[in-house]
Amino acid sequence: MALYTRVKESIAVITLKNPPVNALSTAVRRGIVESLSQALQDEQVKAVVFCGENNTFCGGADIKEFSGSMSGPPLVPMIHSIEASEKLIVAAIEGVALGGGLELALGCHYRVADTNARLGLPEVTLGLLPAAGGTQRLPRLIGITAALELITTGRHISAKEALKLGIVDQVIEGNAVLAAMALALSVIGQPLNARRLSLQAPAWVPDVDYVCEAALARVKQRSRGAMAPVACVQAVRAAAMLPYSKGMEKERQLMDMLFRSSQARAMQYAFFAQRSAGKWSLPNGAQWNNTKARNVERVGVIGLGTMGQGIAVSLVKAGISVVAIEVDTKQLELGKKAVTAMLQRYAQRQGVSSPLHLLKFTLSFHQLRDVDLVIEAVFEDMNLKKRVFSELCKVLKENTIICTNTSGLNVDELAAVTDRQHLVVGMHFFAPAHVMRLLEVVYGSGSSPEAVAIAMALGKRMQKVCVAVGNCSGFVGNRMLKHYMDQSVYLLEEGATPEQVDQALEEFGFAMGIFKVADLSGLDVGWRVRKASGLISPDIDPVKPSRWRFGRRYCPLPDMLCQQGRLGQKTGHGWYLYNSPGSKEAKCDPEILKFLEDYRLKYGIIPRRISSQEVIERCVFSLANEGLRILEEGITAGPEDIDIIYLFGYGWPRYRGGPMFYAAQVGLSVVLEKLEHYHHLQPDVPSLEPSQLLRKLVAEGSPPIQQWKSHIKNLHSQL
Ligand SMILES: CC(C)(COP(=O)(O)OP(=O)(O)OC[C@H]1O[C@@H](n2cnc3c(N)ncnc32)[C@H](O)[C@@H]1OP(=O)(O)O)[C@@H](O)C(=O)NCCC(=O)NCCSC(=O)/C=C/CCCCCCCCCCCCC(=O)O
Repeated sequence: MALYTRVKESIAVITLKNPPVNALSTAVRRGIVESLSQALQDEQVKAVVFCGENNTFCGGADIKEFSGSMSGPPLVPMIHSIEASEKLIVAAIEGVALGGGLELALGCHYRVADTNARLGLPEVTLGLLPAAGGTQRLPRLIGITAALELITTGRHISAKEALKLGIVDQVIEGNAVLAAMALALSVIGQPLNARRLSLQAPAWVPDVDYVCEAALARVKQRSRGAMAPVACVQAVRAAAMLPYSKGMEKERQLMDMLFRSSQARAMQYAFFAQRSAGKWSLPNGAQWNNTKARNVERVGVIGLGTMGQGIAVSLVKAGISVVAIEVDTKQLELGKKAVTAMLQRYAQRQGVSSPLHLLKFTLSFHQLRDVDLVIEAVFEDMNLKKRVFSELCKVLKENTIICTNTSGLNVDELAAVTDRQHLVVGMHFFAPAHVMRLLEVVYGSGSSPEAVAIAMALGKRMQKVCVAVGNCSGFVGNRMLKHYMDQSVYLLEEGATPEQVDQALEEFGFAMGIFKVADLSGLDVGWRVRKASGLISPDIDPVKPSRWRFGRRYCPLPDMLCQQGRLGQKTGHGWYLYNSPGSKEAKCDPEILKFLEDYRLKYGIIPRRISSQEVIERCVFSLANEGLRILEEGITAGPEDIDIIYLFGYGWPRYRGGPMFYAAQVGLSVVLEKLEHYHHLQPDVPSLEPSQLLRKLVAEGSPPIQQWKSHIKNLHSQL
């Protein structure tokens, strides 16, 4: 709703009230229309100030309403009547003015913002465009180039930047509502037409076509296959080329096309999934709102390799003191140099003072005696990690939390060597740890809810998107990835090339195809894991290695590449060829094509043509099937957690929601049918066997993804 108040003699204040972010729900829009009409009818009122309750102007349209039938006063005419008002209207922006919230403010004649306010038009991140006049008013206010940048990225900007761009008229420290009233009193009586953005001439630039084409190329490269950024460019272009009313028509047409699109639904699902992942819960009933996390101020980081460096940088950026440890002076100096350089670059970019005083580098474990939490980031080797954990227990305070940064080792086995199994959790960061947003917080069978709460809270402070997951081999992300990777190499055996598979995956929307990712990470990473798990052993024929291991289909191609020293980008060749070791541009390698031909000949495989559809079905559905098994086993609390892991850690296209959302969107019965088909063709690939949960969900009529949790609960109670 909206609250109407008369203050001073001549000013009315309309306060948006819809906690927590005063989203423009039906009730709020109704309240605005009624309050505005009241203000316009009251002869004593000469000016109106719009503000939001609890120092929050407005977080935009109510996204929850988008999935229903939209009712109540529409935003466009409502903002129009604000702009057309004969009485002066000022927006007092505190907290946030986002999406429809900023569009409402753009309809006002003046805008005052508090110094801490954040403004933006993030609709593109929800698969939409600012369709309440934002694409037409903003370019008229700040010009095409700046508007294109803001609207196509959805970036939130500070009040200071908004002032510089000309979006707000004043930035004040203190009470924005009082400042808006003061501004109103100082300009009452001045003509308003110059302040009505819809009356301004289109925002002229010398070469609109060139600017828009360049923006189009940028968005297509940045968000391959996404419709909304393209529509945003088209709408802003209309602001430059057409009169306001025609521009609004274009905005509306483009919104009609986006609003019910599968991409918009996926991105709005992702918005809520991200928030739901933060509300973690454990199988024992402990959860985010019934478990207290004590504060962490000092953290030890053990190991300053690539992962340790990134973790230390993220901690310091969050204002946390770090004691960083290495085994010898040389490693310590290397780590120190890298961490220092990253933090100095960060301080320079942000224009903040360097946070280096928060860091201590040492070779001595004794320096860890008063830290609140330790993150071990040594080499991925169980015995080494066990030794580190035992040593830690000798020096740490009795309530210090011990975290292991592992990408898949057994957290329980590690916890067993400590004197505090309840304080041990996994923190699986993704490389580079100071850049990647995802953090899997892995609870073992003995981890206490408090330890999980502390790790989740610490991750959040480090600006990570944290997901609590149970302890199983590879945890969630890597466990699922294994099946996706297996299918991709089987496809090579059967006739595909690395480029063909990658192209299909990139057309699907992945930031990078699987073989490019493997080259980037280094093929030796998986090789080591396969050796450790016994899949590679000395008794395997080196000339014609078996294609079956432990009674299942196995593809030895990646091992054969490693044996040839083709480890990926770092050696200048892997699945692709690179100009030199370390260079990034992947080129098709005729040697690989020949190698694949020889391989097929050697094993008597007759190559066949493989379609992009088959690539997607086999890679993506096997990923989703494993996700369903993970849900079945209770490793995550719900499908949203899995989708968030894939969106933030594995380059899954946001406009496809995540693997679980995608499976639901394609149709669970289709996924079931395809998996049955492929499993029939590959009976020695057990992971293609449709999961029990998939069969159950299909049998129960393929409920929407939001209802899966209750079906999973029933499944557990039947087991
Ligand atoms: C920065 C934030 C605002 C706050 O961040 P933070 O403090 O970290 O808190 P959060 O955890 O993120 O959020 C707290 C809770 O608030 C909920 N929330 C937040 N924003 C919204 C919102 N806009 N709507 C609903 N709910 C919201 C959030 O889920 C949390 O809830 P809970 O505690 O977990 O339960 C941050 O939240 C943020 O960034 N929010 C989103 C801001 C945003 O993206 N705004 C833009 C929204 S879209 C918009 O404004 C569009 C405007 C123009 C649309 C015009 C509509 C016309 C429709 C026409 C359709 C025509 C086609 C019809 C065709 C047909 O019918 O077929």
